[in-house]
Amino acid sequence: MSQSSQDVTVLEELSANKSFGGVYKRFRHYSRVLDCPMIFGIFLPEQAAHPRPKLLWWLSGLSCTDENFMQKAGAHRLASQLGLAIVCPDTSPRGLDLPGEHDAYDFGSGAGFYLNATEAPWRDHYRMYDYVLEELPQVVRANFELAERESIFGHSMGGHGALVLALRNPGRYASVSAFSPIVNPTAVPWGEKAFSGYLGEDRESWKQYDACELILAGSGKSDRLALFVDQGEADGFLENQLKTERLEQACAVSGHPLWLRRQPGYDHSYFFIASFVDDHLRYHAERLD
Ligand SMILES: N[C@@H](CCC(=O)N[C@@H](CSC=O)C(=O)NCC(=O)O)C(=O)O
Repeated sequence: MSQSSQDVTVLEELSANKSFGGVYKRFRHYSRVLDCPMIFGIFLPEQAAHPRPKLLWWLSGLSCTDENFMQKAGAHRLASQLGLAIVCPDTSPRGLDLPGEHDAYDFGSGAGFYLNATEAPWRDHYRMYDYVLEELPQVVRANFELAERESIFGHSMGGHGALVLALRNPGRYASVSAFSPIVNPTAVPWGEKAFSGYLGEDRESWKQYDACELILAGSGKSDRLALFVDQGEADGFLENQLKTERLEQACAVSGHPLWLRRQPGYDHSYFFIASFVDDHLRYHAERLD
C-alpha cells in the first residue's frame, strides 16, 4: 500500500504510562493531510469512572513536540478527576527535510503555526490547520470513545492556534483558552517571519490566521465565544511578540467577550502553565458538561 492510501486512523502505540488513575499514551499514525507520519499524545482518565471522557485539545508552542505539555504542565491529576481526555498534537509536520526546515526554532519543524501554507515547498506538508481541525479529530474519534463536545487551549504559538481555530469555527468548540498567546501574528516578528514564508507576501491572506484581525472582522456577530487568557507580566516575549494589549483593544472595539488575567511575576515557561493549568481545566470541564 502506498503511503498516501494508508488508513490515517490506524495507530501504532509507542508508549503507555499509567498516571493518576488514567493513562498517558503516545501514538504514531500516517497523516494524509501533512503527507508524513505524525505522533500525538493522549491522556485518558480512568475508564471505569469516565467511560466517555470530555475532549480537550492542547496546542503547544514553538520548539515543542507532542510531549512538552504532558511532561511539564502537571495536568493529569485534575484531568483524571474531571473526566477530561487531553490530546496533544505535534507542532509541525515531521520526518521531512525541506530546505532550511530545521535551521531555526521559529520556522519550519516545531513551528507550523497551525495554518495551511500556500507557498512552495511548505504547501505540500505544512497544513496544521486542517490537521488539527479535521484529520486528527477523525483519527482520535475513530479510536477512542469520547463525548461529542470538545474544547481547545494552547500556549504561545499554540495559544494563537487555539484562538484562531475557535474564532474561525463558531460552534465547533465549547470553550477556548490560552496561556501567553501570540494574538496579532501579522504584526510581530515571529508571525511576520512565519507568515511570509508559509503564506507569501500578500498580507491580506495573513489575516485569516490572526486572532485580533478575526475579532475585528467579526464585530457585531452574535455567536462570539468568550476568550479566557492568562498572561504572565514578567514574560520576556510580552512586549515584542505577544502584545496582549492588542487583544484587549480588539475585543473592546468589537464587543468580544474576553477574560484576561495578567499574572504578576510569571514568565513564558511551563512553570507558568503548571501554576494555572487547573483553572483552565476547570473552565473547560464546566463548559463541556
Ligand atoms: N529560543 C527558545 C524559544 C522556544 C520557546 O521558548 N518555546 C516555548 C514556546 S514560545 C512560543 O510559541 C516553549 O514552550 N518551549 C518549550 C518548553 O518546554 O519550555 C528555544 O528554542 O529554546
